[in-house]
Amino acid sequence: MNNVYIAPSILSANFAKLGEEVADVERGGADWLHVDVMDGHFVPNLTFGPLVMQAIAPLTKLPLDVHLMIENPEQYIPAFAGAEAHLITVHQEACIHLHRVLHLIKEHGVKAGVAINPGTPAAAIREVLEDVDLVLVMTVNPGFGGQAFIQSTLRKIRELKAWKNELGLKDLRIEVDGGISASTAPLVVEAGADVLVAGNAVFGQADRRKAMEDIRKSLAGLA
Ligand SMILES: O=C(CO)[C@H](O)[C@H](O)COP(=O)(O)O
Ligand SMILES: [Fe+2]
Repeated sequence: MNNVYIAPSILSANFAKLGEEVADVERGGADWLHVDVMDGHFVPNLTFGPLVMQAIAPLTKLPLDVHLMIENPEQYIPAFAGAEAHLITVHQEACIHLHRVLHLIKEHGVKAGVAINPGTPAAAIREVLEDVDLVLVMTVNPGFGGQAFIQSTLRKIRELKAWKNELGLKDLRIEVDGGISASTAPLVVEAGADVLVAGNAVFGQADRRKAMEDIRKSLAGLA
């Protein structure tokens, strides 16, 4: 399975040495770097904003995959675009005017993604599939790293994969986030995911290269 990207989430990194942590996963074979932005309103946790991203961006060549778990995300899109985001993902649940917000991201020259929580049906993003570069299926309830994978989300990944094929959206990426490890990666990839966010399963291990290799090995044999 060569076409599957691994995006380590810095939520599980050691924030006191963030530069070294980013360099470690880059050397270890990461494809993207996943940046979890939380506001204490949309989710019950707080992380960091565009200033921290601005500090990370010059230290890495990895594309920055920004996951906004915030209310009113449209207010912050210019700041994250200016902080070298490669892709900005907003939550369907946080956007009244979802279509407008997705196009605002693209107007800033950044790829656009849309995320759904475990309790949100895939149908909630059906009408914007042709407007986005990526859909993000949350496989845990957002807010924290290290939670257990929710099995019922597999159904939604299959549904989105079927719509992707039906609409001929060959470049649309299907990302999963939460509880992804060498045990759950084959399940989500078999269902149709092709970007795997992994926080605890990568940064929680002493040898990050091995952790990512273990995830890739778990996919051997899948078409
Ligand atoms: O968006 C997130 C949480 O809201 C994180 O990206 C996610 O939890 C990754 O952590 P882990 O792989 O440890 O579950
Ligand atoms: Fe995330």
